[in-house]
Amino acid sequence: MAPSGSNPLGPVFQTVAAFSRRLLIAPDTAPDDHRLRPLLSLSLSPPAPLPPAPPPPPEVLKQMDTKVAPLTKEEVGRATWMLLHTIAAQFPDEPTRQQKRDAKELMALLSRIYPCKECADHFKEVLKANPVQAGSQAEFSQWLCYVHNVVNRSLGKTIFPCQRVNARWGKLDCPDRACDLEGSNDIVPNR
Ligand SMILES: Cc1cc2nc3c(=O)[nH]c(=O)nc-3n(C[C@H](O)[C@H](O)[C@H](O)COP(=O)(O)OP(=O)(O)OC[C@H]3O[C@@H](n4cnc5c(N)ncnc54)[C@H](O)[C@@H]3O)c2cc1C
Repeated sequence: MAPSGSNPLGPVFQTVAAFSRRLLIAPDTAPDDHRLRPLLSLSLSPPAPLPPAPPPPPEVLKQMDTKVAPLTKEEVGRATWMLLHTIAAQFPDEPTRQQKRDAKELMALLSRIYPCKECADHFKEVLKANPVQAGSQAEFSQWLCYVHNVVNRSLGKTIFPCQRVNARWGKLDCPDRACDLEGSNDIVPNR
């Protein structure tokens, strides 16, 4: 217990003052005091360089080796068909008017900005001869299969059997149908 009349925090202050002195930070020390310079230079010097990073593991190196760009016409085509057939597989059984419009708009946009002019021009002709049918999931995926076959035929590729389109491009593997579009497969009045 501190004697009465003296500051009860006195011992604490004394300990802090002693500690400060040991660190050469006396209360009356000017900022440019020579005793502080080693400490200041310590805090202002640039950080030590990091040690070199270890080499990436072989599986990452293999991925880095694979070509990512520029893509070929074939690669873009495969990726685009994959997206389109997946959109069709996930298309609602009972699409809203907006969803039907979106499907048509998507195809029209593709025929204008597809990143291969010759393909886009050809697809425009394909769409003119085969207007988008998107009244239901089944109708849209069958229509897409048909127009994909039109493109296949023009390129001398094998014709895909459209009765197998659901087996090839099924709905996404999402637990609890979490990937379904909002209100997608409920019977809802057209908006
Ligand atoms: C809109 C569009 C227009 C194109 N136009 C041209 C063009 O004018 N000239 C050109 O050189 N390339 C064009 N391409 C690219 C071309 O269609 C192919 O994508 C590319 O040649 C690669 O072919 P692929 O043999 O790997 O299979 P892709 O035709 O890309 O098909 C990918 C996969 O889809 C499946 N599949 C094939 N046919 C069907 C079908 N009918 N229904 C459902 N699934 C099917 C198969 O499993 C196949 O492996 C176009 C692509 C798109 C998206």
